[in-house]
Formats: sequence, structure tokens, C-alpha cells
Amino acid sequence: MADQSGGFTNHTNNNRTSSSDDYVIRPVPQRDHVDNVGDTSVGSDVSLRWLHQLYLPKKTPEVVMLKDGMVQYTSQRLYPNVRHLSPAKRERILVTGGAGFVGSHLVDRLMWMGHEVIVVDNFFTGTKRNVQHWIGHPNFELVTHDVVDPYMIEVSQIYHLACPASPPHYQYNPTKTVKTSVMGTINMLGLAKRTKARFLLTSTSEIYGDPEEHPQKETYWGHVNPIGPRACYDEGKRIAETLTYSYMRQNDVDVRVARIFNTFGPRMSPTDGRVVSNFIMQALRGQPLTIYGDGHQTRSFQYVHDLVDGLILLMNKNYTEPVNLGNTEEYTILDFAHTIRDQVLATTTTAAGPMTDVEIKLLPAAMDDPRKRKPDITRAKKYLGWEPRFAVKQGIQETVDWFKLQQMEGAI
Ligand SMILES: O=C(O)[C@H]1O[C@H](OP(=O)(O)OP(=O)(O)OC[C@H]2O[C@@H](n3ccc(=O)[nH]c3=O)[C@H](O)[C@@H]2O)[C@H](O)[C@@H](O)[C@@H]1O
Repeated sequence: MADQSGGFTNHTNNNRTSSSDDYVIRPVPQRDHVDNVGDTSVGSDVSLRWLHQLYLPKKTPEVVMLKDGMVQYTSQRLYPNVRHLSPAKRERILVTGGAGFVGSHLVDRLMWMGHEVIVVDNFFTGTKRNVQHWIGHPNFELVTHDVVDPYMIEVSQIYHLACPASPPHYQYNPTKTVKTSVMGTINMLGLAKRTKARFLLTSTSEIYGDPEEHPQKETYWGHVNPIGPRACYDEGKRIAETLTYSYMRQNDVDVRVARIFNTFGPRMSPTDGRVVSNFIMQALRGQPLTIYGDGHQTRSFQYVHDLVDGLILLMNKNYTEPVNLGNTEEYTILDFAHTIRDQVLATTTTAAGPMTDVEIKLLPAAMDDPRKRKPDITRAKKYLGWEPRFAVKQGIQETVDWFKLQQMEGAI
């Protein structure tokens, strides 16, 4: 069914010029409602309905909230059905950071595809809850481990995601963030070298820093402050890329590098500190939406299932250069605040009736905050046959629904 209001074009980006006056934000295209994700060429295709049972279940049979404030967990249950793969086709896949926001969605899909999945996570930002529906499944293993220490296992593919990604989290302990990126990546590349596993690094659009090129192509070398508060993450990921290509050249490790642009979806922590979860939680609580700076900075937001599609395609195609994975729908943060506020207000009823208004307030700008960000995805289209399918609106609605479910279950 066509989504007539897809992309919030009404009050957002139409022909608005950013404060820097050097480029125009194009109107957001309308998109159809998405019902299926993935790609048949790599066996990742699945209906959104199957995924919904994992993060938007009609009821959660394993958790029973009792009247006296007690909670009861039960273990007798059926696992979601997954594809059967012959042993010859089944990969043994390590996902570092697999209990995190992006990692857990990737794990869901790899499980659906019929692979064996081992999650390694130190639970700094990840949570067991994100993968609890797989615990005990014969194809699944969850290991508490920090990638700064070596980890030995036999695997055929490694998706290396482990690293806090939200600015407040990665700036909380910057030295540890650098260690995670540098030592964690060395350890996982060492494992790939020893086991001859294919290795995929999840890098970031942050390696472009505060970009002077717009949109950002993979050939752009970036504009990063090496001593600023974001450097622990930006430079950490830059050196992680350097390490990845060093192992490729020096040790013949089969590598893939994804540069991930702003991503959102269910399972973002409400205390994550990134803009999507902040705005949704603030709107749901009727609190003012907090904008850092004048709100004219831009971001391009992709829904998590699109990212997972891109990661799996990248892993399974034969392309070793870095690839941008992001949505090209660009918003000013001010427009985005209006977008989220309007959507939450339109779809939320409290005990006192429908919500009517929520304030938007400006706070001081964050240091070194990139002024604009939008991916050039020509490479992903050409070499992976990938482009985002989800309108931001559909993704935001699922995310709002998920946060509401967490509130109802008393999880947040
Ligand atoms: O979401 C992501 O995937 C990306 O998030 C961050 O990058 P950043 O663009 O700074 O993400 P946010 O913290 O969500 O901030 C986006 C914009 O919103 C602003 N913001 C954030 C939070 C808030 O409450 N209010 C607000 O105006 C920020 O100042 C920034 O301009 C990470 O550094 C990236 O690695 C990661 O890929």
C-alpha cells in the first residue's frame, strides 16, 4: 500500500536552505510501505512479520508480570522458525557486539538464514534482553567477553561491531573506546587471519569528521579533529580501517568495510543519548525535545533493517573497498524534531487523553558536532545492488511502538 505521507514532506525539508547556505536539502522522496526485507541473492529475505515477532510481539510468553510487583520468567517455549541450511552451506558466524542495538538485528537475520551464530559482547551498551529469544537455540551461543582481550574460536565469518557508538557512551571513557577500536580490531583480525574467516568491520560516517565534501563519497579522506572529544571514536575507527587493510595486504585476510551512517530502530537504549531515542523518549514523556545548537545541522537517518540488509550483502559479495551504508533522506535536526514530535503526538494517547503539545528547546551546541552528513551510496548501489527501502516515517513508527511496548512492560 502506498504511503501517501511518506517521508513527512509536508513541513520538513521542502526547498529549505541550511544555515550554512552552501547547499539545498532536497525534498524527501515518497516511499511505499515496506513488508519484506533482505535479498534473495544471499538468502537474507524475510517478511517484516517474522521480524516483528522478535521485537514487537503480540505477547511475551517468557515474561509474566505478576500483580504483587513480581516478575516470572518461563523457559518452555518454541523458538521462531528459521531456514534449514545443509551443513555445507551453513556458516559459523561470530558477531562481536551482537547483543547491541544493530548487532542484535543482524543476529536475528543470520539466525533466520539458518546459520550458526556466536555472539561476543561485554554488555557495556548491549543487553542480554536483545537476544534473549535465541538463548538455548542449538544454532546460537552467547559469550560474555570483551574484545580488548583475545578470543579463540573456529569461525568462517566475523562481523566486528563491538564498540560503543553513541557520543555520550563513547566519550564516557575515551581511552577505553580507543582500546576497543584498536585492540579489539587487532584481536578480531588476528582471529580472521588464523581461521581464514572473512572479516567485516563496521566503520562509521564519523571517519569523515565534520565533512567539507557533501554528500560524502568513500573516496573522501575526511576532516577530523584528532584531539577533540569525538576523536576517541573517529580516530579509533579510522585506525580500525587502517588495521583492516594492513591485514588484508600483509596477511591476505579477506576483508569488508562498511561505513555506517546514522541508524535508528527498536532496541536503541532509551538512555543511549542519540537524537532519535532522545526525541522519541522526550516526546513520549511530554518533556521538551532538546536540540543541541541551532538545529540547522543535518543528518540522514536509516532504519536498522536497511542497514542489516547492506551488511549481509557486503559480507557475501566480492567487494573489498569501504562502502557507505546510509539513507540519503537528509533532515535538519530542527525539522527532524518536528517530524518526531508530530508523529508521536498523532499516535499517542495517555490516560488523560490524546497528547496535545510538546516544546522544542535549544541547548548549547556539542563540540565538533558535524554540521552536515549525507552518504553518497553510488558504490553500494553498484557493487551490492543495495539501497534503503524504508521511509523514515515507517521506521520511526516501529521505533515509537517499540519504546511504548518497553514502557508498558516496565522495561524502561
Ligand atoms: O546514530 C548513529 O548511527 C551515529 O551516531 C553518532 O553520530 P551523531 O550524528 O552525532 O548522532 P546523534 O548523537 O544522534 O546526533 C545527531 C545530531 O543530533 C543532535 N542531537 C542529539 C541528541 C539530542 O538530544 N539533541 C540533538 O540535537 C546532535 O548534536 C547531532 O547534531 C555516532 O557518533 C556515529 O558513530 C553513529 O554512526
